[in-house]
Amino acid sequence: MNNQPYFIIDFDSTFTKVEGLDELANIALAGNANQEKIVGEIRKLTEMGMNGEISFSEALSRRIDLLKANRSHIDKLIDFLHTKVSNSFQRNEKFLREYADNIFIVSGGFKEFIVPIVTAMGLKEENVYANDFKFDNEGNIIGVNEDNVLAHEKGKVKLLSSLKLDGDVYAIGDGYTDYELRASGLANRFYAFTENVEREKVVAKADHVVPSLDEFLYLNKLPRSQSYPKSRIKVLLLENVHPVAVESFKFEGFDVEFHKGAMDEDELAEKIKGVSILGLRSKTNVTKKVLENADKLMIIGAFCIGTNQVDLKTSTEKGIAVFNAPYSNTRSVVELAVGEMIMLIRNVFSKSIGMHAGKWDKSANNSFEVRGKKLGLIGYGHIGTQLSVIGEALGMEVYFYDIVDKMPIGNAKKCRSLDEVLKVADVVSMHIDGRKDNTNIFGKREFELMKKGVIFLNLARGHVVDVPALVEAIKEGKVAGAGVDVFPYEPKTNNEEFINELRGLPNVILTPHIGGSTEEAQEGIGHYVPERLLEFMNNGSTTGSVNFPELQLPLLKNSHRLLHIHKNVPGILAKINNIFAKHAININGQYLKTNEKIGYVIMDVEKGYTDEFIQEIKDIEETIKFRMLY
Ligand SMILES: NC(=O)C1=CN([C@@H]2O[C@H](COP(=O)(O)OP(=O)(O)OC[C@H]3O[C@@H](n4cnc5c(N)ncnc54)[C@H](O)[C@@H]3O)[C@@H](O)[C@H]2O)C=CC1
Ligand SMILES: O=C(O)CCC(=O)C(=O)O
Repeated sequence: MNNQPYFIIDFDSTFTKVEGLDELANIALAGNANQEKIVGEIRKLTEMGMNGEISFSEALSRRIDLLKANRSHIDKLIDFLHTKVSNSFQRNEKFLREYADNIFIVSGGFKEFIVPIVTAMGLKEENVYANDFKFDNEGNIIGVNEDNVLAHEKGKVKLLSSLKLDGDVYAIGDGYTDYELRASGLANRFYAFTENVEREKVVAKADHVVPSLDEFLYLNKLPRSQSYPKSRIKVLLLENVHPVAVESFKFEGFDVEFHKGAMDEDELAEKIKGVSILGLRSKTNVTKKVLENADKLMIIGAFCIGTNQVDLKTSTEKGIAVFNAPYSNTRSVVELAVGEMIMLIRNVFSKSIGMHAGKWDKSANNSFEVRGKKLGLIGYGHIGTQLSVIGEALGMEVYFYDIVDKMPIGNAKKCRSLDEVLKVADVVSMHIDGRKDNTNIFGKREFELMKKGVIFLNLARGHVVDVPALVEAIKEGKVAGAGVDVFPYEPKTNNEEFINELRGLPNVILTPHIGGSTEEAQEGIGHYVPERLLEFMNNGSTTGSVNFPELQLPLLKNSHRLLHIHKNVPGILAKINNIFAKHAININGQYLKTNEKIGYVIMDVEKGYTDEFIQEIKDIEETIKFRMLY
């Protein structure tokens, strides 16, 4: 390719995520009692060679001696390596194919497994420079072809020198031997590739550190799959969201920071600077103060149902889209409520505590079945309705109250007021959302209205119940048993003590806000939320957003997509269209949706627009946020 630089790309841990020889050892030694030990030694030698701590040739020959592999193992390795091509190389296969003439794989690895992998991605076999194995008659690997310059000290430098490339040469790799190409003067620049491994010694020598191939292509203005490299976009994930979520963001190449615990306001207000995507669960409050510092924030993903922990008003005003997972953990909450209801009405929990203290109390006193009892549901949404169905299946009579007129499921009876439910129910279960208006809606008066000996469950939100009033009702015997999963104040991490007046009361099941914490629910949420966030990032779609107008957009094809978020006042679309007309820009597609606060307009256009045009769109007074995708 004329006037384009040459790209010298390393294979192991750069083109692929793994070191080929290490993996070959793993395959060859499968079932060997010393597998772990030998593979460990091989990995150590690989690392020492990569860091320049021992010579490359020494590292290579010592590893081959340990290997004990044959041709059939290489075939298995090839199958495995096809699945281990680095994510950003997979994303940019088009670039690899288009620039194949200028791309050389120069590796201390082995052609036998490198050629099938890189040619499958469009590279040329004749541009692969790597070692070759020596085999015996049975196909066992017995050594390295010593005639190959790459089997020796400074092999890559000697090889590159022999290629006599005329023009700029950029070396990309994760190892010290890749840097040596630059040190020798044969390469103009060395890019330390850190998507898979980051070696301090190598990074220190680099002209640029590239966390992905996208970053390399962006720096060099080359065609790429990501208009703006995702490695430059920071994702902050809090509260131990499921590993599949972390993986989804990493797979796309984002710069991901993960924390097990929640953060308090001051900590988050600092940490949020520079973050574009924030993921959290129920314990991190995204307050106005946090949002004021959120200079780059585009999306908040609540990996749960409730979004009361997020200041939605300010988020919307700042053009930050908020998403949640409205369904994935509902069944888990329902199952916990059912279990608790049975344990409490039967007095099992207290009996179990007694047994642990050596007390044998075989009696039926104050132990009841749920069958035939009246289940009162406050809030008849996703959770309330599921519990209604299961309650009926257990033989309970279901009564519910919801502020919205809801259709009863099965034989459930709709009540016209909260009081109506409270007066009849043997079990009262709260499933309302945590909006501000619901603060302390359950207090002294509500407990007084209930039947004596009622079972009370709160798996909704801590602040909806006045805890001292509940404590009093339990002590007075009005409430015979309670299951509480949520509290007005909840510890931020597992290391913080739980302090609450409900501690120590009889027949009270306390759980640490785990209604939605099952493997199934968390994995479901871990898939669901990143999918919504990535749809918004990559395509602009807002399906499932709790504060943005919902737009499901077609995939972007052969166009550039401009996304404009503005205050919802009359005349903005006209202003935008006037700018298009002034610059004579053809619109391939335009989508607009508004809510009471903001308007969200998307325009797909041809590539031929000027910076001036973009600036004019951004300069529209009511613009809140502007973004481009291509
Ligand atoms: N403990 C845990 O781990 C979990 C707790 N939750 C909590 O459960 C809540 C309910 O979840 P879903 O059923 O999925 O939500 P949902 O939004 O489907 O249902 C909530 C229902 O409550 C009703 N409602 C709100 N305020 C009310 C009031 N004052 N009186 C009567 N009805 C009222 C709403 O109209 C709605 O129908 C969530 O908002 C969340 O706070 C959800 C999942 C897990
Ligand atoms: O899993 C969590 O941290 C919170 C669950 C919850 O309360 C919700 O989904 O609203």
